[in-house]
Amino acid sequence: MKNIAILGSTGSIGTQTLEVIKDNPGLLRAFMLTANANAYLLIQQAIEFVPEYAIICDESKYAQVKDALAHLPIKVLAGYNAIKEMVTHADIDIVLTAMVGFAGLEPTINAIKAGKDIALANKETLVVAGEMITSLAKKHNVKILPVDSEHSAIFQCLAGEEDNQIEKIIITASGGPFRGKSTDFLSSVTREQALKHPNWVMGAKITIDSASLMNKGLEVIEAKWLFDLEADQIDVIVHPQSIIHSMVQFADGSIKAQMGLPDMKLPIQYALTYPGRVQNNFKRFSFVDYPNLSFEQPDTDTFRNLQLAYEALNRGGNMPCIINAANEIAVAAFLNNTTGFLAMSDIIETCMQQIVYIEKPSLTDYLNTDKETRIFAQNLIHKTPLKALQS
Ligand SMILES: NC(=O)C1=CN([C@@H]2O[C@H](COP(=O)(O)OP(=O)(O)OC[C@H]3O[C@@H](n4cnc5c(N)ncnc54)[C@H](OP(=O)(O)O)[C@@H]3O)[C@@H](O)[C@H]2O)C=CC1
Ligand SMILES: CC(=O)[C@@H](O)[C@H](O)COP(=O)(O)O
Ligand SMILES: [Mn+2]
Repeated sequence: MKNIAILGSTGSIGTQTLEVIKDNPGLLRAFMLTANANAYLLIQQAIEFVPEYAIICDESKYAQVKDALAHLPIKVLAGYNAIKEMVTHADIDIVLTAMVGFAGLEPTINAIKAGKDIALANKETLVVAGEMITSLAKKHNVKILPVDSEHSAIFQCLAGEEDNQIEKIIITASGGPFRGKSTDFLSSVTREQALKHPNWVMGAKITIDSASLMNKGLEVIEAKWLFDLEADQIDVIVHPQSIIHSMVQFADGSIKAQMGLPDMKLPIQYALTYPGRVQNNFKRFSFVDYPNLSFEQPDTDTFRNLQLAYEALNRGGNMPCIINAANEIAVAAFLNNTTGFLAMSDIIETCMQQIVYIEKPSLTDYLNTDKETRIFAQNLIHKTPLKALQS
């Protein structure tokens, strides 16, 4: 039996992880559930799964959760620090990081230092501090098991290929809801349009990232650290059907692909049961239902974020941390209707130019860079009227 701590159990990945756990009662147990502010769902989940710990970040919701679970043998805690501390609990086997954004970084570092294997959905952790996380994982003999569908695909393609050289990987991108659209069209798109992903149902932040191709940029950086690659070994190809989840090309030119219907439960389950594969009743893919799998080059002139992410990867240091923080602020502003879709790339680019570059950042440097960039990006948004940002 593996004890799983789910950081962000109330989100898209978190709820699907609980479905996987429910399907594998003798194998997996929800040991710890955490939410940011959704007390109602956290309470429902805790009543159903009876974890050892239920943690709510928002301290004002503590009494509500505590009272609702008083009749059950569940320890209820509140605050971000409680999450950071409790991920080190001796009985946890795997920490599944399904929190969104930079907030995933510190709990993941603490979990690795405590020797916990990480099922990593929170790609921002590796984007911000990939070098630090991967070297810590090595030092503490911890596995980083990818949950992100593309990285799980690559990880699955690499099973049994440990002695073989990777020539390159090919990460697939759906292209998002605005694939093929012009800059002119993008200048007036709304949050509602951007939130309509063609293939996946996900949290709001990653859905906007998919629409702007920033998700692919973050995934390129995530792949660099997970698979120890150079930037020029990482290609992106648009594949609108999201059936091939990604590919690996080996030294002899042979390409392996991992395929399946777009359903995150499969990569979640693979990470939690790794190295085993466990039977399930997920819907199966049929080739005859998809006679036209297609591929095209990403349009990086229109969707500039992918190019900005490659640039950040090549510059290294705290630059990926800068683009991550700028992007988090830009996406939140777009979701609040206080900035336009195209302005998100302008905000990121300006932050890349203006925030102090640090070649070899420490954890404190990352925390400071994140804070500084957020303030700077927020000011940019306040200073610029929405109309100007949309033009
Ligand atoms: N959704 C998907 O299919 C995929 C997601 N990912 C990655 O997985 C991560 C989670 O994505 P997704 O599930 O879509 O996101 P959601 O927004 O659906 O869920 C986020 C979860 O994190 C919690 N949370 C949010 N902010 C904080 C915070 N500051 N501190 C503590 N907890 C917080 C939320 O709690 P509350 O509900 O209380 O707000 C919720 O439980 C992201 O990094 C994303 O990029 C990767 C691949 C696919
Ligand atoms: C499910 C998953 O892994 C997402 O990251 C997904 O890949 C987003 O789709 P895009 O290819 O549109 O970014
Ligand atoms: Mn992905």
